Amino acid sequence: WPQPAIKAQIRQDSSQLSADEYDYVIVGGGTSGLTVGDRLTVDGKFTVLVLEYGYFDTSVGMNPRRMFNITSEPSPGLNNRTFRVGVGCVVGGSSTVNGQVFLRGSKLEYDAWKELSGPNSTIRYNTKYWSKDAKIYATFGGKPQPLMKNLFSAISKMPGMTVPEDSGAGEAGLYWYPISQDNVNFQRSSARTGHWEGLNRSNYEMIVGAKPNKINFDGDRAISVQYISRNDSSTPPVTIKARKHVILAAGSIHTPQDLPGVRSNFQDHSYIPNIAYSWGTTPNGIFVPRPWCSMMPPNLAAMIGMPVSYTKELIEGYKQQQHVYAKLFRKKNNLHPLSRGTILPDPDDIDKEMKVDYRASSNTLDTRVVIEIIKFMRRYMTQSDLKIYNATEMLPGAEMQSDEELMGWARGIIIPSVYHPAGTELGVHGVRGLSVVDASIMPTLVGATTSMTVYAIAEKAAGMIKAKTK
Ligand SMILES: Cc1cc2nc3c(=O)[nH]c(=O)nc-3n(C[C@H](O)[C@H](O)[C@H](O)COP(=O)(O)OP(=O)(O)OC[C@H]3O[C@@H](n4cnc5c(N)ncnc54)[C@H](O)[C@@H]3O)c2cc1C
Repeated sequence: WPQPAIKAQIRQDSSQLSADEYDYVIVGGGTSGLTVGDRLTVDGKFTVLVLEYGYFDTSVGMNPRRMFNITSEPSPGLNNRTFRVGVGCVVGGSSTVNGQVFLRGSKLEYDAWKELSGPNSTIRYNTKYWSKDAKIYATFGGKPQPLMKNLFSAISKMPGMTVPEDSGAGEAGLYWYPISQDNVNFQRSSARTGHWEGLNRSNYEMIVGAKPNKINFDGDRAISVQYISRNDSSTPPVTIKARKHVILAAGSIHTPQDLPGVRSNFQDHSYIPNIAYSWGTTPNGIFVPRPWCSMMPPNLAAMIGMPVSYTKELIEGYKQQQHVYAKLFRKKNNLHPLSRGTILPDPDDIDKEMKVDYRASSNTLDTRVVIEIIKFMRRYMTQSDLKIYNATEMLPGAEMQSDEELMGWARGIIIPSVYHPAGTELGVHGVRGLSVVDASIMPTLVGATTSMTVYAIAEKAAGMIKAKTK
């Protein structure tokens, strides 16, 4: 684990830039942007400038100066509640503020995209799934609480549950998951630590506090990016030429600001913050729900409830996704929201923050899945090996039995985002010299946390861009 030495080239304003023309210009210095920037500069042949809206900040956690300040549109499917939209606004992006749960999606999910276009002896894992020369590290967070063994064992015996040998095996089910940190100092491993710090490359520069507001084209080819200072709109706009390629990596919420085509197909994972039980007999240990479990599939057909802004073509695309979901749901992986939202600019002021409309639970099937999860928890707490602890259900409460009662309760409590915004129409068709490399390109959200998939997308994208622009 190399000690971070901050040698990469951070610039505070345009007067410090070494040129006004680079081979590649990357908009967004987050998870995907820094991964691609690192890969494009490694052999010293090409120059890269990253335009990052946030600042360099090594503090920890989701403090406000490292986060965008966005409130969602009201969600009619969730009693018109509004929500804070969590997105990192800092060098390293969301990988520096995220929860570090480090999971890949399943093989089936990645195959579906093609169709659409400190170890502990309790923890089972297999190193064959993990690369030894990666720049982003994964390790287990520490010794599991004794009770965790019981919880794991009890849930693994639930009907239909599968237990892959490793979270990296690409299979749905129950497994111990690692977190994104190194296994020597147990420090967060992020795009900043892995793909920026410690790189001593004069061909890799970043300007912070930059607000890109225009991509310029020569015919159908992207040739430059214009930006202004984030804090001082009185300074004149600066235009940076991209000799080879412009790369958009501002994340699912902000890449759409630059590309109208990617404002639809918006998805995130919803969750219920608290299903609560009180133990009758207190087990020896503390309840810390650590293992990840992709829940059982109710085998349901989907209904359409799409945003009014969606064109016929977008609805057609969604129908294709439904065919894919129909297959996935039969194969034990149901962390796939069917509701679709939008990310649209403020109609009165394009420079204002984007309007984030989750439209969570607008497709009733998403709420029905939540109800299945409540029922699963009931069986788990009262019928599995845990039944000896005589748990009493506190939330939603045993008096709520009918699906309608549970649905009403769930609509008042579901949070529409577990910070996994994704989705786009892959809409850069007919344009040359421009690529999107961030979480927005996932056509359907993986049934897992998203950072590992974003790193993978960025690695693949860097290879493709290199090959294309040789
Ligand atoms: C609070 C939180 C918790 C999470 N928990 C987990 C977890 O436990 N496990 C997991 O795997 N994933 C988690 N995620 C999700 C995961 O971190 C993201 O999916 C992933 O990091 C997104 O990568 P990205 O490159 O698409 O965007 P980001 O990493 O967000 O990068 C986008 C970058 O672009 C910058 N930017 C934005 N707009 C502009 C603009 N107009 N101009 C220039 N720059 C701009 C941003 O400041 C940011 O640096 C979490 C995310 C958050 C926010």
